[in-house]
Amino acid sequence: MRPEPQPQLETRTFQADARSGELDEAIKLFHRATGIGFYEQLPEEPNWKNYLDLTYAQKMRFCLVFDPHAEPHSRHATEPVHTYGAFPGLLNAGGGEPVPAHKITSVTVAPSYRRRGVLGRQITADLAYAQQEGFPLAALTASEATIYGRYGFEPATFQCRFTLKCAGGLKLRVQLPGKVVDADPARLEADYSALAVRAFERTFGSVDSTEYDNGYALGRWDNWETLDKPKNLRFAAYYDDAGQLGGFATYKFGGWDEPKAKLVVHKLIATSDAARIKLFEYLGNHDLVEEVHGQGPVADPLRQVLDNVRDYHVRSIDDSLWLRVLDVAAAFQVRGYQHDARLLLRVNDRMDLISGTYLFDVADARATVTRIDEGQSDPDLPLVALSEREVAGLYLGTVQLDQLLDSGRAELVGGAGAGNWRRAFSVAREGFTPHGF
Ligand SMILES: CC(=O)SCCNC(=O)CCNC(=O)[C@H](O)C(C)(C)COP(=O)(O)OP(=O)(O)OC[C@H]1O[C@@H](n2cnc3c(N)ncnc32)[C@H](O)[C@@H]1OP(=O)(O)O
Repeated sequence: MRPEPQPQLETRTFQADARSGELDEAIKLFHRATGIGFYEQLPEEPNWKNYLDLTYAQKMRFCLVFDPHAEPHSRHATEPVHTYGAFPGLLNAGGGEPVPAHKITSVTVAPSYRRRGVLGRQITADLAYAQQEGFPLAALTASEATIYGRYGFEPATFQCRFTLKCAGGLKLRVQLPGKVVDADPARLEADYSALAVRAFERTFGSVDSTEYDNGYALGRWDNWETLDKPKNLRFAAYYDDAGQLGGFATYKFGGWDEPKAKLVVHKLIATSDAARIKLFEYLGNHDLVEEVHGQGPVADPLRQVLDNVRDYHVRSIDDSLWLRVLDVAAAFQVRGYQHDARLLLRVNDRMDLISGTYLFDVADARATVTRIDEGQSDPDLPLVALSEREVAGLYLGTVQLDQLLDSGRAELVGGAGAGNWRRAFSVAREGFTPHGF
């Protein structure tokens, strides 16, 4: 039988905006408990300065949940049993303007408190808060794919992890403009920040990079576990023919004693396919190196230009960005469209955040979305009923409306219409999310 929830837990919510000693201590508790929740190796002396600087820079809103009745000899007598963080970010949804997103992160519940509804209560309250604050979307990257669907999240982008076989060099079918150089990150701080913004603006499905991402890419720290200076990181920068920085890769040499000598790409951002492909071409042409490990979109343009298509070996295809729609009109009006259409979506939201019927009037790649009283709508218009999850799947075009209808995940309950309404939400190319959070 499912254990009863623990009603006596005590939630403290913090907002990391103005620095204070009390907030510093809460941030330390938060990162320590998050590290423990993710089974990370905690450093002897954590680099608290970096943790504090980054958390304040993100303006993180975070919760610490305590058990006032914890055993006095347990860690939870003083440390939280649950962590939950969120901070404001942006999503490139292909409509020209970035879309504000409530980015959720650092969700942990201590092992002895799991499966008692701690996360469920927290995320329900947090999504209502984010909606009230006016965020059209909530976003996260998930440790497990089975957790967040019940809260209305659905994968919005996927990523491919691949191995490029390059013993003896990597040959392309094309010659692309620009050049790649061995980069010194210390000389690129400002240029990199500007590049990260341009790469975000040009990468459909991406989220804006944080100070953490930028510092990680430039080798200032390795990961949240230690935030210390990493060893053996290398950097490559792509410049276009006009001399503008158009791409950057942060990578590491794998050990020589492993079965294959390899380079592992830790981060790579680019403003164009050409920049990204040139960076991989550069990495794949290192003497002695037999493999490059990287990530990319599922229909990867890199694969299409390889002289030998089998040099690209897919290791896995994984869900990447998950979205939850909090305001249908605000979210879908700032997205791009491929086909004109008029149709109605009736959303049945199990959490009742976005339940209702919405009229989509799509013309010239833009939609006007209005919440309407269904009884007053045009009976000839196609009326499609679907859940809040399927709405999130439609958002970046991960799934098409006709696929939802054909697979029974949406139902045509009224009208019929003609034309392209079944393809109204299709996108020109699949989304890709280079930064997690
Ligand atoms: C955005 C991020 O930070 S992703 C990182 C998530 N964190 C982790 O993976 C760290 C390790 N895991 C944990 O800390 C916890 O197991 C959590 C945070 C995933 C879940 O916390 P809990 O408090 O145990 O979840 P809670 O009891 O509220 O469960 C809610 C529902 O989700 C289900 N659920 C929770 N965790 C999982 C899981 N890992 N796999 C499958 N189902 C799950 C529960 O069974 C329950 O289902 P029900 O409502 O149908 O009964």
